[in-house]
Amino acid sequence: MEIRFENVHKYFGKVHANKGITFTVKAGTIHGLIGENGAGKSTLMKILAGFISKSSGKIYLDGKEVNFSSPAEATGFGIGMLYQEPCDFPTMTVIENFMVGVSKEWKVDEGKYRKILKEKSEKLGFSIDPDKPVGLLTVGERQQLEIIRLLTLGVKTLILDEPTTGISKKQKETLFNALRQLAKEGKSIILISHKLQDVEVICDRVTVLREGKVAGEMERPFNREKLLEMMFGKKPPEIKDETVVPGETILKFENVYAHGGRAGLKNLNLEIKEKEIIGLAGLEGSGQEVFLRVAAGLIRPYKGKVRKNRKIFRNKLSEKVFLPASRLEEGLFPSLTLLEHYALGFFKNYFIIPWAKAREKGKKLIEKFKIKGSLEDKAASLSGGNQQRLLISLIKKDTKLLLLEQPTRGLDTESSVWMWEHFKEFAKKGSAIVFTSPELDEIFSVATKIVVFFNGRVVLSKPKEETSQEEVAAAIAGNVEGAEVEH
Ligand SMILES: Nc1ncnc2c1ncn2[C@@H]1O[C@H](COP(=O)(O)OP(=O)(O)OP(=O)(O)O)[C@@H](O)[C@H]1O
Repeated sequence: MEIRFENVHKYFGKVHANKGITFTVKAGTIHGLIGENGAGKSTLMKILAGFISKSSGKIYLDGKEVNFSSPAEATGFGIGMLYQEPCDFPTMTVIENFMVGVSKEWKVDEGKYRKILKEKSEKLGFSIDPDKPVGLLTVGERQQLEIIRLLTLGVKTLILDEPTTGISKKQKETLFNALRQLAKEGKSIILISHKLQDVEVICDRVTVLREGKVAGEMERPFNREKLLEMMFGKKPPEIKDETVVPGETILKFENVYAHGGRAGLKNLNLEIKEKEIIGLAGLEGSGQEVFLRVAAGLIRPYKGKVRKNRKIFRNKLSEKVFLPASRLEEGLFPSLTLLEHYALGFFKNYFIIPWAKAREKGKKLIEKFKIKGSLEDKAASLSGGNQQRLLISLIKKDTKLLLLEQPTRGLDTESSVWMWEHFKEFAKKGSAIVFTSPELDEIFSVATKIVVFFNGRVVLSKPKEETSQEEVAAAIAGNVEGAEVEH
């Protein structure tokens, strides 16, 4: 299916998110849509998928003009969009979710849908257990289920938003093979991504958006320098690597066991020291998420001790902060404005909120953190990257321990570099940072110490200089001594 955007504009009140976008996605190709945070990529794709309507301009499918007023209508025309966080019913099984998603009959023939699911999975090289609750699937498996659901609904154009974030290397390979196969069958794939490596590997053509406009297009073979220039206007700076000497221990885990996630936490012994930036590696659900929540005080261990350095944690209010991966659900209040976030974040202990002060503080922070949005905007209306900036701008300067879950998820290269420079300031002043990331490259570029989780346990814990990407990758896969020992 060929898709053509012609002079598409979209306004959200005063925000001009798409400014006359024109380009074509050819049938049977994988087309990359790239650009920095807030460039207008998601907006354009949400218009195509019928979630929001354009302000003006035209969209043609195989030469015919279309105008969708709902996602269901777009799906009827063969357009389906896959989200970073797929929406499904976590307690229901895979097959139940699948049937709810695709069947239109009153009386559903389960056998028929099991067969469809099995055939489509096998064809694309996916492996999903139909009887597993969806809540227990990995991000990659959920994604596979969603792709099969959309294909079963007859989708001919598949839009994927950051599909390689949070999935394993093997799942990425499986996904890319499936996408190649679908393109070969004549389906069009549109891929929103910040990862140029992925785009270079999989896309036939790329359109770069910048500040709501098409900044350029390129076919393979891609020239990375030129793509970066189109995205940012200049090459983004690289993260500088510095050696640090850790200070005092601020938090000490002694034989800690906790429930949560798939694997829980088993016999954890770890010290978090001042100035350390600890990168937690591991497949999703291997215990690192539980560890962050135990450190944040959100999950109580059922065995073992977490000792705080009382000398350091004198000021209870700003001792630690936890930034969850699901920003909008756990981190922000979607329907509150930026001003309300700043008022709550910095002035909640006042008897009456000093709104003028909150406004002044908010204005400064929006400028400092380069948030594309105003004090009156609701958090939900910000782009993913700008929601992250808002969360970061709410961290108080004297925070001693920063617990960050996938802090650069969905951020473009420039924003990631900028963000790490900002976090490193905290570490330089003596705070400790513990973060998770599905990207080994990121862990190796910023962490001072690397801790690998496998099946709820720490299987490797070393200063960065003493380990290698190969060793960490092997540990992630469980190829280390003691990885399978149960206590
Ligand atoms: N519902 C909305 N209400 C108001 N403004 C919005 C809304 N959705 C998006 N915007 C604004 O439109 C602009 C483009 O956002 P969009 O989400 O399309 O960017 P993006 O390129 O997908 O960014 P990211 O990579 O950060 O996800 C941003 O300035 C954003 O704040």
